[in-house]
Amino acid sequence: MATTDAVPSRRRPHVLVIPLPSRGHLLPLLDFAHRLSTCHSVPLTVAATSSNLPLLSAFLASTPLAAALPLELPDSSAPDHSSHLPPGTHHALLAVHLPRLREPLLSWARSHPDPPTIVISDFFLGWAQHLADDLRVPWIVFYASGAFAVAALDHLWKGALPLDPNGSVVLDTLPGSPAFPYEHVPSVVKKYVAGDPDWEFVREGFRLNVRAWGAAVNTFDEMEREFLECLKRFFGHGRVWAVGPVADSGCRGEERSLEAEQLFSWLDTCPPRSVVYVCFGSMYKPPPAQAAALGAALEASDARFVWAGGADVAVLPEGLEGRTAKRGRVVRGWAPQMEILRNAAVGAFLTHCGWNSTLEGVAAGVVLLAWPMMADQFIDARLVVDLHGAAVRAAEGADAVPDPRTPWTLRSGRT
Ligand SMILES: O=c1ccn([C@@H]2O[C@H](COP(=O)(O)OP(=O)(O)O[C@H]3O[C@H](CO)[C@@H](O)[C@H](O)[C@H]3O)[C@@H](O)[C@H]2O)c(=O)[nH]1
Repeated sequence: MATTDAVPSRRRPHVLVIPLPSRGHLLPLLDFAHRLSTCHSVPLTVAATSSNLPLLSAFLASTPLAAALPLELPDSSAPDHSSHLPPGTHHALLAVHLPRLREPLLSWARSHPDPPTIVISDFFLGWAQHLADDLRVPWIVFYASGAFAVAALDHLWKGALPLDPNGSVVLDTLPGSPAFPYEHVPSVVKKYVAGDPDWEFVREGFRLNVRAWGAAVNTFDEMEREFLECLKRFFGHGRVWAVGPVADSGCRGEERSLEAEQLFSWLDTCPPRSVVYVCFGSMYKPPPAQAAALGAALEASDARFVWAGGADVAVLPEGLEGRTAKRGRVVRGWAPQMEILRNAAVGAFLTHCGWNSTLEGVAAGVVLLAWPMMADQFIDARLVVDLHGAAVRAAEGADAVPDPRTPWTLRSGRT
């Protein structure tokens, strides 16, 4: 039975959640699962390999009806977290190894007294359709990216690939027929290699997504109404739900470390809206020249700032903290981003426009200073800068090294 034909069953509800083990994908899916479980009293089970179990602890502690299902990949050398991927590898390729969890998942489901009645998976895991078919239950694909980006990806995967690196693309099946230079096309499409088994698997996964019974998109109508309608047209059914922003669900357990306590004490001394928060998401590591330019720009400005290194603190410029101690703070490691954004002292957010950060910044009501780097980020920036006027462009491109003397206004020469 194809998943699109499966209908929700009358058995006791039980949701099987399958995340992509990359924070920008895993966190919003857990936020969504937490809401489902706490608002609708739905029991759920989250599949996770052992190296990802620690990422579930706050979620499990705050979600009474949730359980983790620990699994192991048969090949222990296969990467099962984005930090295990060789440098430069697109995190979509994490998905390549995860279908090996299908058999263990089936065995678990078949021996469970209340087997899953629905499967919800990340949108890089199109193979979940085969699992849902085996279990004869519906499959809902969860999109951690916005509807504009999802529609763009659908358009691009359906078209002729690879794209011409010297050309541009016109997304003429989307509202307004937006055009993007090649450099701004999502990297998952640009990195695709025709005939390469791993990349064909990724492309096939996106094709399977279209056949899911339902689609839950981390967005909201006022932000992306026309693109949500476009997705309904693309998918051929109306089961496309705007379920966001999901990030304030309260299951991330952003416990305050001593460092965080000191940060918030300092923020409390700052005038309202006077601080710029800088963070480029969970994965992007600014190369040294870029980090140095940004550090110099922050030093040269009069702005108060908080710079969170996210995944990699090593890139932050040497000595910056000491030289800007009166008006700047550097966060080593993982920052409590949502709490920082919601602090009254924060007025602007220099962001790479990862979709979670974009939504979190919009929800907090701060001005977004957009510096898209890769992936769907140029599309997200187009949405918030040009379609909503909720952001200004600060810089563009992972290879941009703006002149620190004229911060926030430069673009890379490649656009
Ligand atoms: O120190 C940090 C750094 C990040 N975050 C959180 O981590 C998430 C980061 O997500 P996002 O802003 O989307 O950035 P990425 O981690 O880069 O996300 C990847 O996945 C997203 C969803 O598909 C895409 O939109 C991005 O382009 C892609 O890079 C957000 O919820 C942040 O609040 C923290 O809490 N503390």
